[in-house]
Amino acid sequence: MSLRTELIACLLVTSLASTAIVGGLAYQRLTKKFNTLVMQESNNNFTNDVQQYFKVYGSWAEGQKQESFRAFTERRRATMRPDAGGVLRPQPGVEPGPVGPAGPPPGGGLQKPPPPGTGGNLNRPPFRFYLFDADYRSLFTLAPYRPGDPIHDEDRARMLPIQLDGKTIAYSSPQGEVSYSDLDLGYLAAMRESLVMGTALGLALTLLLGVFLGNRLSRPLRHLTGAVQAMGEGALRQQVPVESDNEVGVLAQAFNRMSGEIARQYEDLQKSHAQIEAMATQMRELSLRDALTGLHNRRHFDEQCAQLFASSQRYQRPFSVTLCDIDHFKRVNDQFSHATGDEVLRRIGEILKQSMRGSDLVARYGGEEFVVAFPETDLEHAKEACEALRQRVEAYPWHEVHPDLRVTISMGLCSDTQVASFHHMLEAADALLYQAKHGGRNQVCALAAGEPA
Ligand SMILES: Nc1nc2c(ncn2[C@@H]2O[C@H](COP(=O)(O)OP(=O)(O)OP(=O)(O)O)[C@@H](O)[C@H]2O)c(=O)[nH]1
Repeated sequence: MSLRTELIACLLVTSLASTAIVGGLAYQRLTKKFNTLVMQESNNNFTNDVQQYFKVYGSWAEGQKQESFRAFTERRRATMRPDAGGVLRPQPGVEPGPVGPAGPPPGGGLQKPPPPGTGGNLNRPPFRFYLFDADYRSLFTLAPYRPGDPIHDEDRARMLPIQLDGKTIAYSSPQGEVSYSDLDLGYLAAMRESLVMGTALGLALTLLLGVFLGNRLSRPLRHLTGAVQAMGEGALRQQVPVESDNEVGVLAQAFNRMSGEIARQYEDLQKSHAQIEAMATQMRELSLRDALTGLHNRRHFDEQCAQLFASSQRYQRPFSVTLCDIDHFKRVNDQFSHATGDEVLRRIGEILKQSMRGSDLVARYGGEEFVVAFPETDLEHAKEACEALRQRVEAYPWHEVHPDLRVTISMGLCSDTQVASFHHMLEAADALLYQAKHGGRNQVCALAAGEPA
């Protein structure tokens, strides 16, 4: 169930429960109050009737001789008029006087409704009253009493005195449940309808409030949920709208800050990662290079040359390897300085880079020794390349380094791939290099496939 539905359901239940409790209590209390007012009014009317009866006839016994109490009350009511509230009130100066003799009232203390058309609260069904004289003897026939019966002790306490000119002339007490007139029933029905309408209106308002609050609460939460899911899928920089400054708004603001911070830290991390990658690549590259000349080193050459050799063997392609050594390099160091020797090594490296093709593999193999592997190159073409290199070194303007400096190189070249590994080719090239040195240096000695080394 969605949060919004839960909220609406909770509000509706709360509203219904509170309306039922408040409305029920109000209806109960209003009905009780209404009953009390009806009772009081009936009692007042009855008391007035008794007082008037005593006033006109002097005593109950005298009255009974002239006119029944019931006949008297009917006559009296006929002279009354409804006030602004519809209640019958005696008219000043028109209270009824005595009439001829009549028997006792047949219905005991039965208070009959006023004549039709008088309206007001007196127009209700009969309501019975006990009536006792000043000595607590019953004046009516009303169960369990008959006229003249003494009052029971348990009834005495609830009797209300009726006084005339400061003297208690009788005691009375209402009996039975209140029965409502049409007017009363109309009032109560209007009250019930008002309560039902109030409840319905309250529920409708609650429903509207629930939808409004539900939307207000669930919309930012939906935004937050979507943003968190998007973050989980990798889109770390998320911003949700801040629609209020309440707790949800504060949460949205905090989320935006947190998302921005996480995204920033992640970007920094990525930058660092890229930097580390670049440094690692650089270090890997450096580990494969000779620091002095910038050429590849022996380790790299051996790895790459093994692949080139295997490939040439597999596809029966020509492949050559040459070892190249600076002539009398010890003398260069000794005669001109070690720094001059280093400079010579650097410049030989430059000459090698410029002279060889991009596909050739060039490396510094040891102290003053260099090596070149020529893929797809037979002895003839490799020898041409070596010879060109030798001449270039010889012709190089070494006087720029030192006026007396002369540098030459000797080379041993092997193109025999019918051996077990490239190491054997290098050994053969080394042997040829040895030959070149002993043959007077500054020369290329080569060995073709099949020739004895
Ligand atoms: N300046 C310098 N000298 C180096 C370096 N590596 C090796 N050498 C020197 O190169 C010299 C090689 O000398 P030898 O092996 O005797 O050979 P050579 O003097 O070149 O004589 P041949 O090879 O017979 O022509 C040694 O004196 C080494 O100290 C280096 O990186 N820098």
